Amino acid sequence: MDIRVKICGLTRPEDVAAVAAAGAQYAGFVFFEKSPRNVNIETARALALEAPVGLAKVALVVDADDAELDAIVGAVPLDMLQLHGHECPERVSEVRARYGLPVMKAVGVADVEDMAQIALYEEVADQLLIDAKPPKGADLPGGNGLSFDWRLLSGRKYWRKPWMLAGGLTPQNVRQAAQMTGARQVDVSSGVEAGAGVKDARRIAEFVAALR
Ligand SMILES: O=C(O)c1ccccc1NCC(=O)[C@H](O)[C@H](O)COP(=O)(O)O
Repeated sequence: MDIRVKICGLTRPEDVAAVAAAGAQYAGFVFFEKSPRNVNIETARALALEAPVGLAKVALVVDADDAELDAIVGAVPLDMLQLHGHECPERVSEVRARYGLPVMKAVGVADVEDMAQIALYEEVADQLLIDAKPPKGADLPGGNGLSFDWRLLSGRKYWRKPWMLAGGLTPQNVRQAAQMTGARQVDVSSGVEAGAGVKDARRIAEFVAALR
């Protein structure tokens, strides 16, 4: 299996080292105050500068305005922006044009009705992140360690744009998830943590190894 991996919610230099050593392709930094994985701009910049060439650095924001994005993009060397809020398709286009960075739009899926959103965002985003929809009233729009019914994606091996599967993935289930959905890219946060917001190097290595 040749599947690209994003490890999201890195907060420490040793996390970046573990992600690189495991052979993952993307490192995600969360800018969302309520998250246990939240990093400020200085920390994100320092972490991004630690990343070796070839490890793509992704900034995750939630309904960020231009001022917030200007500050992040101006300080942190990045390869991609991940929009994980209620950004409409027009906003996705605006962000792409303003920063000249590839944009990945997260789409939450719980049932078949949610699939229509994917077609909408495929028109404007460079990549899609197909994630579990957060439970009603959840503090976090992502990173909840919940999966959705992967059968919703089976038979849909390809959209026109590259996409990642996310939501409740672990070293134990990621291989099956990729097989069932046809995902060529996967994203994980909680499933490689030792506790809330604390990444575990062994689990990161196991997660990536499960796909090789
Ligand atoms: O991870 C967070 O804390 C977070 C906070 C706010 C918005 C999005 C967030 N995470 C998004 C991700 O890309 C996660 O990796 C994705 O939802 C999968 O998370 P998990 O189910 O915990 O593996």
